[in-house]
Amino acid sequence: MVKELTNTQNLSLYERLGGEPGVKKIVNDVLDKNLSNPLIGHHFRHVDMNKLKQLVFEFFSMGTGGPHTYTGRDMRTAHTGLNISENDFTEANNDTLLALEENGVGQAEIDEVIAILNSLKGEVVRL
Ligand code: HEM
Repeated sequence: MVKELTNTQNLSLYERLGGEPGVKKIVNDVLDKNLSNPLIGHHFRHVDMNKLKQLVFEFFSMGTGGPHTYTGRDMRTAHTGLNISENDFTEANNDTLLALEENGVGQAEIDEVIAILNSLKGEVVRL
């Protein structure tokens, strides 16, 4: 059967977010916002942001159907001892929401990304 070029139903979330350039741009924007966010920026002050951007990109590529392998630590290990509160988590999600909107991502994809983030909350908050 011939596939319609305009049919986006079978595309992975990774592809619908714009593939490598799209996801990279979104991840970089989110982390820039996190760093300059007065409520949560302190968490990132001593972090190598270029390395973190690369790891978060790999993580998201792997989790959304992209071709990359995540080379970082598991979520629980990476966030243990960072003292991330529920409010910090909400604030980070707000930065993500804003970055997605600014990059023209559609509502369906926004909902999927936020659902993925929320599913990981227990491995990030109050550890
Ligand atoms: C579901 C939401 C989140 C995801 C998917 C996520 C993802 C990641 C990933 C992939 C890493 C790299 C792990 C590594 O260094 O091996 C990381 C590290 C880090 N995350 Fe998150 N993160 C989330 C939420 C948060 C929140 C809410 C904060 C703070 C407000 C935060 C702060 C950090 C910091 C500071 C590091 C660097 C730790 C270090 O270098 O030792 N993360 N995160």
